Amino acid sequence: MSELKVVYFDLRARGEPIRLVLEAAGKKYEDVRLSFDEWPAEKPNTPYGQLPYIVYNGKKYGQSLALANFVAREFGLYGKTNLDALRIDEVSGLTADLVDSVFKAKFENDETKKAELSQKLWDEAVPKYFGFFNTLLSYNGNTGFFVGSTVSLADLLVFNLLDSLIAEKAEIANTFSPELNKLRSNVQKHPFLNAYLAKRKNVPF
Ligand SMILES: N[C@@H](CCC(=O)N[C@@H](CS)C(=O)NCC(=O)O)C(=O)O
Repeated sequence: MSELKVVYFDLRARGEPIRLVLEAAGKKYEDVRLSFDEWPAEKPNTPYGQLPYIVYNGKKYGQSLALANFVAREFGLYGKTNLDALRIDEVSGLTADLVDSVFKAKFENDETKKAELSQKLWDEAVPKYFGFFNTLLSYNGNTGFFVGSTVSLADLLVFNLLDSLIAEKAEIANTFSPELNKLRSNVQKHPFLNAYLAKRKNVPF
């Protein structure tokens, strides 16, 4: 039997898409969450000095997007065709860009720069990327799935991104389009994800 361990901080952020894929696929895994106190001692044991990493059949692998892609491919959440995979990769790239802007604004120490980054994030980047997501969802018949008619990695990445945005600014949920709300509800009503989300620990981001 294969051994699968996901190691990350006790956060959603870059680790949660991997967990969401595994939960959606109904795969058993060990959800290891390191505290910030444990981190300095654990850092040298990671493949690239950062989290998340996974241990799969005794070997360690890193880089969050590569890991999410791998588990999605391995367990059937990467669409059915090469074009589905391309669409998923597009969404993945877009999501990564926006996540990057969220964290840059969140962790900026200079107050003036932080205010500038936050304003650009909420007034420009978020509406622009929501527009991209809405367009892509319309290409798949406004089903609330980016590809096909079941949850894929793309839906889970955007679901997690929307959670991160809500954590920073709850009112942003009022600007979600019907298509984005449909995506959220598709994820929330998936039987395995529904059970996971109901018991998931509430962490800050
Ligand atoms: N490109 C990497 C970035 C990983 C990353 O920035 N990890 C952060 C947590 S989200 C981390 O390990 N920070 C602690 C450190 O760098 O010491 C990935 O996507 O996995």
